[in-house]
Amino acid sequence: MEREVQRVRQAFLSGRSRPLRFRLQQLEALRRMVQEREKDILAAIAADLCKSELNAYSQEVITVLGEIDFMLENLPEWVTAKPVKKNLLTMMDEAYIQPQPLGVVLIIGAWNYPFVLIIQPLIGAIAAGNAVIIKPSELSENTAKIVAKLLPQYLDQDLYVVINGGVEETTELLKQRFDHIFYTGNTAVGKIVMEAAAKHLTPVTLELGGKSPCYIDKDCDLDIVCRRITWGKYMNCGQTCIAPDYILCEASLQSQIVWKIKETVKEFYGENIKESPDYERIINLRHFKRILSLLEGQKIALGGETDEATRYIAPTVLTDVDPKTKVMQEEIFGPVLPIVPVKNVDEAIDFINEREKPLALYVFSHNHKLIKRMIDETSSGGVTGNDVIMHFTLNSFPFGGVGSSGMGAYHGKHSFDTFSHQRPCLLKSLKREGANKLRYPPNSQSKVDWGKFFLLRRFNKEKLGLLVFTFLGIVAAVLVKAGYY
Ligand SMILES: NC(=O)c1ccc[n+]([C@@H]2O[C@H](COP(=O)([O-])OP(=O)(O)OC[C@H]3O[C@@H](n4cnc5c(N)ncnc54)[C@H](O)[C@@H]3O)[C@@H](O)[C@H]2O)c1
Ligand SMILES: CCCCCCCCCCCCCCCCCC=O
Repeated sequence: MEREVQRVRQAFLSGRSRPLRFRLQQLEALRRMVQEREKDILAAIAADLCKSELNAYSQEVITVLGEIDFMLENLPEWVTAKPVKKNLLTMMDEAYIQPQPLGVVLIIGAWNYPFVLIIQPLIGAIAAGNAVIIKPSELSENTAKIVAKLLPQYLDQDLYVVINGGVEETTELLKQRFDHIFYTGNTAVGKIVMEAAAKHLTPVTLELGGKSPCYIDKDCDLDIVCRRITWGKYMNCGQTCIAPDYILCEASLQSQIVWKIKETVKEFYGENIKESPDYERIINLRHFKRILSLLEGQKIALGGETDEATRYIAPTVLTDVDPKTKVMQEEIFGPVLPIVPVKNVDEAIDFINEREKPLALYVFSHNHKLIKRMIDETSSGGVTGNDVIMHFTLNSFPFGGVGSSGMGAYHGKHSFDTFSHQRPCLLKSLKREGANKLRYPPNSQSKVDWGKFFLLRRFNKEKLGLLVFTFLGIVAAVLVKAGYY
């Protein structure tokens, strides 16, 4: 493992990942890989999650292709140095911020969207000029294998390396020194990753999970609300980090919500859900059993049917759920939707704020002010009003959690920034030493006063030009008076 990381570091130190032209070439090669090997990639995702290839394409491949195009279009502008505002003491100097690669980045992926969750951060890391080691999830083994097979056929083999394995291999990898670790997965392992990173003072991005609430106001169109929630909750069999985890609403709305979700489930998946190509299965038996245990003692208003042999769990809704029960204590990550009655929006806001900060928050209402209030008075990684999931699709948004749902963010320019160091560069001349003498010892009250004038006074733009001209004259006069010349 150590030798492999060293090999990638040597490749980074060769400097070839840095030029813009190289980064663009690699991103184009990655796009070619996705386009030319689309069938293999879709087949692997489909095998891992019992997912139709059409769904694999629209949930994972579209995002990846969109992200690559966005990078190719904007990268030339992002890599350029950006001049910054100067103060009176640096007025004659060159001052700019130069984004630079961090070095060797480790990307650890999760199984639930096994392709996009490793390739989207990879796009950002390449765009920022880094070398990358990718560790896909061992639970989505088909995707892990195809990525390990294809990437070396299209990308620089020393700079971008896939290492497959489970806990043992990841633990070994985490002992190595990286310049950034980008982890997607559950919060408990997030803590392990952060602890390992701390040994080398390596910065981390943690894309974690949590229970994302969904508040339904009585002033809304329940047909549309329930269609959107049904789509986001049961997509990928509920195994989506930003799926609405539970509903908060007035008790009187529950029966209508259940009825409308039931109708929508029929519309989406037909009378026999097991036969639907659009309904996936639970990733493994451990998760299947974990989700079943969340149903114990609950009032099942819809669904509840299961089949262990195929790890099938029907789209399920629970009503009158007690917040103290197990289903409300952990992220569900399955097709089970509890409804927790609350009296009003105030109680919903309190309910959300009494718990860990979620990765996503959803609020449905015709009342725009209520939506704004919910946003202002709560915290979450991201928010969508009157829909679910869709904020993920906008690459101008930073995607990430807050508090226990994660730290740092990515997508689009945010990925580029995550994998870059914003290096401040100040280039002075060896001339004009007279003005610089003001800051050298011995200090004096008049020097401090001039320092305050140059650094603390605020000038409007019109006066600034005039001041710059007078600046050098004044400094010269002061220095003459102080006996420097
Ligand atoms: N914020 C996001 O973008 C996002 C996206 C997807 C999933 N998630 C969250 O991830 C969770 C589901 O993923 P998961 O954790 O089951 O995925 P997982 O089991 O695939 O684990 C994630 C990664 O951690 C590694 N890992 C597991 N145990 C480890 C250990 N002890 N030490 C070191 N590495 C270890 C795995 O090898 C894997 O690569 C949910 O909480 C979900 O909300 C978040
Ligand atoms: C028929 C084509 C429709 C086009 C696609 C519509 C948008 C699809 C959005 C899918 C988003 C997938 C969410 C992935 C979340 C991954 C992170 C958490 O697990």
